[in-house]
Amino acid sequence: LSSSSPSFILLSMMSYGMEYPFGQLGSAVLAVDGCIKAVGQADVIRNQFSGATFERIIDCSGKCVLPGLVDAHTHPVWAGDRVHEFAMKLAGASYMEIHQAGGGIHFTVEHTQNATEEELFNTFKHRLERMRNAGSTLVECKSGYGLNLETELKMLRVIERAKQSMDIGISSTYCGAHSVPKGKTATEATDDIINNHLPKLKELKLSGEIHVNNIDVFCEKGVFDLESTRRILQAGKNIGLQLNFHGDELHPMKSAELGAELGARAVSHLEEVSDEGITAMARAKCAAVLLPTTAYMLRLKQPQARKMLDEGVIVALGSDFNPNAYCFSMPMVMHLACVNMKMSMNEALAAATINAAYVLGKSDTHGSIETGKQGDLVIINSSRWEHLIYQFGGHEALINYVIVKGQVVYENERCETMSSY
Ligand SMILES: N=CN[C@@H](CCC(=O)O)C(=O)O
Ligand SMILES: [Zn+2]
Repeated sequence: LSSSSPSFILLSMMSYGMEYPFGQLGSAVLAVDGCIKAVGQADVIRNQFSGATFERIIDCSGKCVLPGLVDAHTHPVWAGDRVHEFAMKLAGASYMEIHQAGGGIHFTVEHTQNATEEELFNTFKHRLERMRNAGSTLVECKSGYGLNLETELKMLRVIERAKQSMDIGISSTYCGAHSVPKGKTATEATDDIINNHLPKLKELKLSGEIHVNNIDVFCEKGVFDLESTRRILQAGKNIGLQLNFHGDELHPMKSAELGAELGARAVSHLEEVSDEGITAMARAKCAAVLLPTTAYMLRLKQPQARKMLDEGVIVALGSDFNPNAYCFSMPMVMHLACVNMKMSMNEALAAATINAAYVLGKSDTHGSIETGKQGDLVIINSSRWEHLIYQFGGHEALINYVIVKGQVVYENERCETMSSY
């Protein structure tokens, strides 16, 4: 340590879980390289760093420090909202009825194809800021409202630009198989993806222009069937992408079984998963990404979170932010998971941090407060961390600081006064 160079942020904090091993009062030290330099009992840390100069000291007495939240499933790049469809759904139209009539994803695709890259970036940036202010420090972001190669690449460039310039972590997902484009059959669309889209992604990765992390397919009756899904995912795996796809949402498709067979990192939705699918996912360590906003919004049956947890499936959570389910907030997602899916608050927090990091292949560096991991933290203005879940929609007044890579990226000055009401 050099006492002349202020290199650290020191957090004096309360524990965030009953299991916290250091007693009641702890401290964390974040280094300039963005990593957690030390975490532990406050007096031990004080002795260890007695000669150090800190760039900033945040007194967290009376507050809780939690790991930054990880959102494992979002569709945040698009133009054209669908508030009119929300009204149609409230009046009784189903998601698939709207989709088959040319609305839904098709509506968003048309608007996204017509939008400029700059327009898409500006709205995306704003959405990421709202996610970050709600505590998300690492977010999975999908393409999928382009469908044709040109617009899919436009979306992926927008995501890449945010990766380079925004103070929030991003894991990017190519989702060109989000819907079958108008004028094509599913087989034609599958061939186009395998023969044209994926080779282009490989080329752009090699040239360093776009680094995509994951590949996704909407495996659903009337969209991509199991065989097309298998072909696309296998081709994605062959170019080094992690498999992470939509399955068993509206109809049982045996998507979970396919995910386990192909070594997928995760399958999302799973409202209609089979018992065999749950067993296969547990065995293959293929995570379930549950999306409580979608089941709520579309009044679907709830995925069997309890059965998955009891059988040892790694359960993660995502906001599924998209024009159908317009929710940025992982604290609200955790609340819905607890109430509607019967998860405990501890399970919901693990699902929105370390397990979601696992889904993105980042649990070695993200998702918990441990020495050597990235310094991504959320500080709330309450001495009990459970308030972040309990106060439904209350996170705006509760979240005091969001820290990404050891830097304060959001500071909520109104927090102190507001949270006492
Ligand atoms: N189900 C497919 N994809 C999205 C919805 C996308 C949309 O309707 O625009 C989802 O995960 O909920
Ligand atoms: Zn989705």
